[in-house]
Parts: sequence; C-alpha cells; structure tokens
Amino acid sequence: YPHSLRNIDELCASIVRSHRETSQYRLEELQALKWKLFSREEIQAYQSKTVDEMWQHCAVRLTDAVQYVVEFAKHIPGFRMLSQNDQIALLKTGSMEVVLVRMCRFFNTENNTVFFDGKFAGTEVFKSLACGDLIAAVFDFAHGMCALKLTEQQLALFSALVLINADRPSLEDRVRVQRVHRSVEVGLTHILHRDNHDSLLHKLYQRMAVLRSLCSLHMEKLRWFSQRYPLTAHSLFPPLYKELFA
Ligand SMILES: COc1ccc2c(n1)CCN(C(C)=O)[C@H]2C(=O)Nc1ccc(OCc2ccccc2OC)cc1
Repeated sequence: YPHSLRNIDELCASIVRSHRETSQYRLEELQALKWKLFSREEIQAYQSKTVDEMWQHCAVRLTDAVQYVVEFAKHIPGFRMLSQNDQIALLKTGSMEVVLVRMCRFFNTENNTVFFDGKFAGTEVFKSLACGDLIAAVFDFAHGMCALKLTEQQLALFSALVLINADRPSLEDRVRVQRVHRSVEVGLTHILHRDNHDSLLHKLYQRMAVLRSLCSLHMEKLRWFSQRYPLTAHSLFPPLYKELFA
C-alpha cells in the first residue's frame, strides 16, 4: 500500500483540520479560564448533589464532548470509507477514549484542576459521584497526557489513531480498519519525525494501554451506576451516552 508523501500530507492536513473544527473550545479560551476556580459554596453545592444528580450532570456534559468526537471522526477520510456498522463499532468503544485524550487540553496541571461547567474543578468537586477511583484515574491520565506536551497536530493524529483501532469488538471488515489505522500511524510517525520527536511514538503507545484500562473502569462504574439507579440511567441519560456506553 504505497504511501506517497503527498497523500500522507493530505491525510494529516484533513485530520488536523477536523480536530481544529471539532475541538469545542479553543486553547486560548481555556487558557483564559484556567485560574477561574469554584468558591467554597459552589463546591459545597456540587458535593451536596445526590449520586444520580451528579452522574446525570456529568453525563450531559460528557455527551457534549462525545458529539464533537463523532463530528471529528466523520471528517477523517479513512473513517468515512468504512461501513456504517464499523463506524458505529469504532465510536462505541473509541469515542470515550478520544474524549479522555482530548481532556488534557482542558486540564491545568499546576493546580490539578479540569474544566467543568465553565470553571476549573479539583477532584473534590466530583465527590458525590461516589467513584473517587475513576476520577483519580481520569486526573492521572490527563496529567500523563499533559506531560507529553503534544502539539494540536500531534494530538489530532493521536486521537485518530486511538479511534481507528482494528482490535475493537464486532468489526465487519477488520482488514480495512487495519489499513486505515496503518495510514494514520504513518501520518503520526511523519509528523513526529518532522517535529524531531520520534521518541514520542513509543510513549503514545504506552498511553493507549493506560487509556484502555481507564475506559474499562469507566464502563464498570457506568454498569454499577445503571444497576443502582436504573430510572436515571434508562430515562434521563442523554440517548447518545446510553447508546454508546450502556
Ligand atoms: C474533551 O474534553 C473535555 C474535558 C472537559 C469538558 C469537556 N470536554 C466538555 C465540556 N465540559 C463542560 C461543559 O463541563 C467539560 C466537562 O464535561 N468536564 C468534566 C466532566 C466530568 C468530569 O468527571 C466525571 C467523569 C469523568 C469521566 C467519566 C465519567 C465521569 O462522570 C460520570 C470531569 C470534567
């Protein structure tokens, strides 16, 4: 499958453009907000929410983020070529992984806070979710991603690589997904080489392994939550969140 430099450049350009157009918030906007923290009263308010209220609150916002990842995927040339079923299968397992990868843009490592509801929140804000281990793992992962100091272009290619994964369950045409994965990998390698940062590829593959365990922790918590609060999970959760994760 010969990769002429031209179509690798075109592939990278279209993935970077799609990332930029679907990143939901510009880096400058987030920079301006990163020291806007919640007051004691506001933190109390979040902490006095019931478990299902806080889960619903978070699910609505994360579903927003998932919608943007779906848009991102749709503009990846190789993704659109796949069958509808394979596109859904990739999004079902990959969209939360890409949200968690993208979360590093929304993270302030200096005070260990993440963008939430217009300000930056520490882990204590999410106490009423009753899943401190998931939140700790989400924050740790964001820290790890920030430490790599990826450029937006590198983040775009890495997000596409995470999404287009031929090992996902119930794929119809695994060989075709593998071929698209390979071309995105060539694109990422090309970008890293151009940025004189070849050593990053190995670190990014390590991040992918951590990401997989983080996402299965999220699914485990979602199952626990859905069993404990079936009404909220089955009626109030935004349909996309249910469709993709339930
Ligand atoms: C792509 O990256 C981002 C990053 C941040 C945000 C967004 N997109 C969309 C816009 N947004 C808004 C409007 O708040 C931000 C957000 O949702 N923040 C936020 C939500 C929930 C959090 O922890 C709970 C939790 C985490 C993981 C899994 C399940 C969870 O709970 C059930 C932490 C932060």
